[in-house]
Amino acid sequence: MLSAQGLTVARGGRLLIEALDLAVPRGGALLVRGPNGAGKSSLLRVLAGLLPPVAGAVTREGTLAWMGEATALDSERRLGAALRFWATLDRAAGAALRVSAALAAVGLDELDDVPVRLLSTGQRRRAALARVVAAGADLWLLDEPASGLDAAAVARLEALIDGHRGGGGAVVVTTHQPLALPDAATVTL
Ligand SMILES: Nc1ncnc2c1ncn2[C@@H]1O[C@H](COP(=O)(O)OP(=O)(O)OP(=O)(O)O)[C@@H](O)[C@H]1O
Repeated sequence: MLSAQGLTVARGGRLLIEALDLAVPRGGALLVRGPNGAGKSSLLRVLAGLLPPVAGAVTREGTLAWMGEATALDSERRLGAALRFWATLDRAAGAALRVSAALAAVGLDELDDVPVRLLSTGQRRRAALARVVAAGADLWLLDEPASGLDAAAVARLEALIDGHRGGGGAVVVTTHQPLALPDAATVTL
């Protein structure tokens, strides 16, 4: 579903990644690890097509959902409405149902009516994950999705990724924390 050959990535004139090859098949997962500043987020941006590599090429199949550092939801809207806005843009049919299911999957269903700006740090992270889930995309690119999550939320994240892979989806995850993703490949920068 995703592959890259000979990826060389630089940022601000500094070489971060040199001649990296990777492949993530349907049902696959790739964990990207490395210390602060190693280039994990930059690699994810290159894989998403948001940042051009210095050399090499990325090939993607299917639709893409991106979870970056920002929650990427309108802070003044209520959580459910903010999610439905994006879910409708992603795919109008069944958007409300997809959002309800996604909120339940991240354990935020009771906060549907709460403005996004009032969510706690971990709840915002879960809301961003709900946005990815509700998009119904094939390939998930998740930048530090476990950051700020409590143990129960990390377990939900792992289960969501499992379910996505089980349905033929694929995922690339940057993380500093241990994440139980069976048979995941790892790239350490
Ligand atoms: N827009 C930019 N312009 C110039 N340099 C940048 C830019 N964005 C990031 N960098 C630099 O690129 C390097 C890699 O950053 P990146 O965010 O990819 O690292 P990371 O591995 O995700 O780090 P962390 O674990 O702290 O999230 C850092 O040295 C950072 O300062």
